[in-house]
Amino acid sequence: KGLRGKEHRRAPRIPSQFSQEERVAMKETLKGAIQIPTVSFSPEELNTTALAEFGEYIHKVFPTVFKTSFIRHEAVGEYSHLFTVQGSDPSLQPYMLLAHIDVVPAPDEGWDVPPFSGLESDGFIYGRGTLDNKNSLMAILQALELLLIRNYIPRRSFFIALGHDEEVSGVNGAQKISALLQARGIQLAFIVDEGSFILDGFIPNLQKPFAMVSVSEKGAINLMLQVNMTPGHSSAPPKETSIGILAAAVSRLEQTPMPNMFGGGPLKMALQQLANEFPFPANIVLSNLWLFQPLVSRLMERNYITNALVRTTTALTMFNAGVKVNVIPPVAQATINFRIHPAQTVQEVLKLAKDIVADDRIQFHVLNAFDPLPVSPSDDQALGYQLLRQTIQSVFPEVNIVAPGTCIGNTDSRHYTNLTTGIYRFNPIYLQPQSFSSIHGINEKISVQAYETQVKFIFEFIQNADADPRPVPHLHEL
Ligand SMILES: CCCCCCCC/C=C\CCCCCCCC(=O)N[C@@H](CC(N)=O)C(=O)O
Ligand SMILES: [Zn+2]
Ligand SMILES: [Zn+2]
Repeated sequence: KGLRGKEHRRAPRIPSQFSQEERVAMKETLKGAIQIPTVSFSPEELNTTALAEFGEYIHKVFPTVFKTSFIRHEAVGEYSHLFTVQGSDPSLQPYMLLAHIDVVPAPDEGWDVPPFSGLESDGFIYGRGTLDNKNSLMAILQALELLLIRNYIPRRSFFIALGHDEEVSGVNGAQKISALLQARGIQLAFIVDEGSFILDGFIPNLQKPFAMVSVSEKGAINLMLQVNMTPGHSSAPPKETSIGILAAAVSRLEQTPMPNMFGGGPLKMALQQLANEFPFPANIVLSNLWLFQPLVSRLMERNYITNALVRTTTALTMFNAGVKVNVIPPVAQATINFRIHPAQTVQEVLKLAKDIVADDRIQFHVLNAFDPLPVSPSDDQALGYQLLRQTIQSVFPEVNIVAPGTCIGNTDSRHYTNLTTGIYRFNPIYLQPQSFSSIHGINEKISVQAYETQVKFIFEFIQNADADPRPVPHLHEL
């Protein structure tokens, strides 16, 4: 099973061992990246000063990457970066590694240390971007820098694309890089981006962590609902106001969840793969989903994270109305963020939402929307998936299961479906529910050891992508 082929490599393998000096330097370099507040507030409001500074910073801390003759660097959309690493064997199809420079805002409140301090405490580096996603960005460039210093010459060409506006759509970064590569006629073997982790403690009764490689991601709709009513004096209010009508409508949406779509796709596959990791009777239940599917789908709804995997979610995120305390407001607006389950489409969700609202006075404005992303292959012949599996196996030998999944958030990789059918979202990091809450939340942090392991992972991954295909045994066969 696995990728079959001749077992011979062209270049000697470079061990993924780093000196004490290199290890200190790599964590200090990450801290420096965290200290640059590359915050995206909205598509129109980015911290461009910080983004420009970040460009200068990576030049300074990764000098070998920038001076190597077979690496071309281009700035795209002003602040995004595209690196083309020309491999020595043009017969091998290139791949691409993605990460993003921007971060979501982080007000100081609630943090143990200021969010842009990059302070180290108890073996952890704190700060916005330590998990999302400067860790990946810095680890990719750091691993490449270290390989180049060791005179490594890649066989397979690859690209590194670093978007600057991922948190607010990716239209000026990832989308432009994608168009540029398409204009150059590039087709990629696969892409690796953020979006999933080695999950630890997300499923009750599952003691051991497992690696989830997301092979798809949910779609999304930002829907604005609006009610217009005649304004007037608040001393003689009408029976219903724009605020009352809209509040009732959004409450109906919140109280009426979209249907549970458990039953197909990556999640069912993952649970079946995980079945034997559970104690009795969960192992029997998960091995016999043909019988227990209704029970499992109900259990998945109990927790807000697993609930997000089985249905289109409805999140009320903005509500605006009113201009003065004694004026009946003419307009009320609310925005709802739907994340669409892979088994549904934008049109289906809009129809369901209209039926739930069931009020002609409410106008629907779709601000932006896209369908769920196609499911990338995860079979024995899927190069990107198998390379990830092989590298997980060698860097995290204690992890028994690598399973395909669906990313509940969105990533820059969604802009690259024109270049490849193999899009994999995976961060080589252990994630617990508490660290999941810190992403876009407070006290986001990464352990120094986890960051070093991420560098090691990419250092090995690049070399694995250059090795001749070789059989990859299934982990449970070991
Ligand atoms: C049986 C399996 C249990 C699985 C539990 C799932 C735990 C979830 C783990 C990881 C999900 C982390 C998602 C991170 C990627 C999100 C990236 C992001 O923040 N994107 C933004 C901006 C955008 N590009 O649209 C977003 O709003 O989604
Ligand atoms: Zn991210
Ligand atoms: Zn994010």
